[in-house]
Amino acid sequence: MLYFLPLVGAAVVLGIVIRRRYLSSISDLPGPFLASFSVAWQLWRIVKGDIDRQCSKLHEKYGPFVRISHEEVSLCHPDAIRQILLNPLHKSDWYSVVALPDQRFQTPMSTLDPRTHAQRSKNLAAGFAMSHVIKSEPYVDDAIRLLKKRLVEFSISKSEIHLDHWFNYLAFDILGEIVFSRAFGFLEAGKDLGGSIANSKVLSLYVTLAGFFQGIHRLTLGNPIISDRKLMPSQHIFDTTLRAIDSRQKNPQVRKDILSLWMKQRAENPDKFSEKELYGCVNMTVGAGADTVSASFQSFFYHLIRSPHHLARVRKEIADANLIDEVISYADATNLPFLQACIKEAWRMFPPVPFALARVVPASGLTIGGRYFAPGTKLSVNPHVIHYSRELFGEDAAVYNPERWLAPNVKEIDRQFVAFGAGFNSCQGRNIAQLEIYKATATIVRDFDFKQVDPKQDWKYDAYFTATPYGWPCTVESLKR
Ligand code: HEM
Repeated sequence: MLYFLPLVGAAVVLGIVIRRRYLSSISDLPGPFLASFSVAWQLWRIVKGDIDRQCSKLHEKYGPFVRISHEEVSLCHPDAIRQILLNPLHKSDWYSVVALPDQRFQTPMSTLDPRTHAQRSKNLAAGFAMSHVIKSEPYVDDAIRLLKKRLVEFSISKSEIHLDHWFNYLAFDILGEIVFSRAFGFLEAGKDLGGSIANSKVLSLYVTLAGFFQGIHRLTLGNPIISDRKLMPSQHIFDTTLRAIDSRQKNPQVRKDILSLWMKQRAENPDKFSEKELYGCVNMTVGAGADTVSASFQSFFYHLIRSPHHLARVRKEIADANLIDEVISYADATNLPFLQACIKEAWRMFPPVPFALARVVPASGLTIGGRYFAPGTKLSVNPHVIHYSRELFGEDAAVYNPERWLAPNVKEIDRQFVAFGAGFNSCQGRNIAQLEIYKATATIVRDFDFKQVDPKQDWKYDAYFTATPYGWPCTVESLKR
């Protein structure tokens, strides 16, 4: 009898493969062979770190609809953003994994249902509002000043600098200040404390893969028994955030940072905002706001180094505006249209979230570009795919050209810009990102010149849910007279 078990197992697997490959409502759509009956193609490309570029290639070959797993279709179509991201659809179950360290720590990002998402987001809205974020500007200035000091030291010693490290330190320290009035101390120490930044890359790969295996994740690293033993990567970050919340609870008379607003919200609505949720949201914010910002800084400088006439133009714009403050203010930086265009183009060329933002087709079905999608199908938009589409951004989509953001058709292309996602699930930290990125890029590009040690060397990066470049060492020269 036991003899037959493997045969029965094989027959069941074969049945599933045949049903998925030939009898699904998306069986007619083109895509990699493995994707026609499993998630294996996605997993393989995530491990290889090139899912963004591979998806773009598939769209170049096959057109607007590509089947990237037995249940998911990637879209590159003019209506994709409006119909998928701007529509209040359920998010795919992959997002549940971002409740970290485990499912008790729910956040808007880990919430699939649009109504619950809206309610959870309401708890956070006051903290993320620009009117509040801008109050942290003096503390952002302190961090930028400290980075400038370090860059001057590198300029004097003429030693190699890895900007991925330093921009990550800057992003983390600024986040610490804005969220709970305490920098993590990376810039001061000049090193990756507790291996947190190195570990956050491991965490990013783990989370991206674990999203496809939620059951196993919940039984292992995402299990409260395990997570309470603090075995997750990036434990220094979790510990620092937990300590900051604990010490704040003992001493509420501190600066009005994001945490203080969220704690007030929780005190007024304890049934709608649990303590675990508060912890989860602080973790989410720190997790979402460092790599992405570091990637943005890197993209800004990497592309400008390779485009000297644009670099000269942005410096001239700053010089003409006579901005002489040690750290350029947010208000001044927003009044520099060419700087803004360079930042936006840096985001277009390198969206820090180069992963499928996946939603689920509702019970009514969905028709996009004349194609009907059945209820339950996962439809996704990958910012990298959209930004590199020649149909959406023109024939020069693969070319760095900040001037496209000053051209007459800017409104049209802006509708396709999805570095921050779009709609009600879009990035809630955009104001924070803009505050730090506008100020720091304006100040650093004015005061320092970077040169790649090997100008021909391309940067490297691994595309998980987020991606942060590395491997392009530079030298730095201080331009301060
Ligand atoms: C340039 C830097 C950044 C980029 C490009 C970026 C991009 C994104 C993207 C694409 C999403 C996902 C949207 C989706 O799932 O559909 C997202 C979500 C999110 N980001 Fe950012 N982000 C950046 C910086 C930040 C910062 C600095 C913070 C906080 C301090 C932050 C907090 C969040 C949060 C809380 C969410 C979840 C939103 C939700 O599901 O409601 N992000 N971000």
